[in-house]
Amino acid sequence: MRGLTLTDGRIELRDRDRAFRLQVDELTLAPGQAVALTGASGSGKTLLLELLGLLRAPGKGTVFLCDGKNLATLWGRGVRDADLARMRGQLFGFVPQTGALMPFLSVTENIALPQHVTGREDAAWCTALIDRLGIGDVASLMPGALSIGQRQRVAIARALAHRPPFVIADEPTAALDSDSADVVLDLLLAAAKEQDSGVILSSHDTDRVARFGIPRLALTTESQNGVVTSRLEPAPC
Ligand SMILES: Nc1ncnc2c1ncn2[C@@H]1O[C@H](COP(=O)(O)OP(=O)(O)OP(=O)(O)O)[C@@H](O)[C@H]1O
Repeated sequence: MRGLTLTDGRIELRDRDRAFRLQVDELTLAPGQAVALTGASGSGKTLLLELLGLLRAPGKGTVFLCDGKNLATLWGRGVRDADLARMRGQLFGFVPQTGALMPFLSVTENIALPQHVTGREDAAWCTALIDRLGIGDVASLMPGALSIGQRQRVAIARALAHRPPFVIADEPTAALDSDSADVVLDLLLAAAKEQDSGVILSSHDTDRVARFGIPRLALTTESQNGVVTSRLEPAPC
């Protein structure tokens, strides 16, 4: 698996009296590499992660290359939802802001779920991740019995369980106190690196991103005549 390259990425949203344009000239992510997206609230970080994670149709002109295929053309060809979901599962693991675990499955079952969905069964790897993320003592519990920090560790293990080439993490530490945020981010980056998964995460916390030495790309917005335009630019570490 080579990397992901998004070129001329566009999303346009419009309602009665406002419009939002996201413009990404180029963004690349290699397996094993980590990149952080920063930007003010409403600058489009989640939108961009949705575009990269095949959760949102890109605008016209977007080129989104993965292993020589332009994924942006899938939408134009009216790809079936089931095929898109399969491709999404093969390529990505997702860490949402607050875990979003299945409440009726145990920790171990939650972690194994993406392996079942993608047909990449590997119970030994689930056990290794549980161990690596320090959640062995809660492995048989249901998510409702866990602290927020424990749930985020489970979400990280779940995102990595099927060894996806890329992990997409939307504010993975926003719900945590500072010490837990450091621990969880460290675990995410180390576990992803170990299996050569690229990580793209969004964060408000530029200090933490810098402290971890994660290359940063910033979304900056400009407003004109009711149109907000947000552009992605490299930012100093
Ligand atoms: N239908 C719409 N028309 C115009 N603008 C829209 C529409 N829907 C959403 N938006 C704008 O698109 C942007 C979406 O941003 P997004 O949620 O990706 O930001 P974010 O950087 O993730 O924010 P946060 O840090 O608060 O989570 C917001 O500025 C929102 O106001």
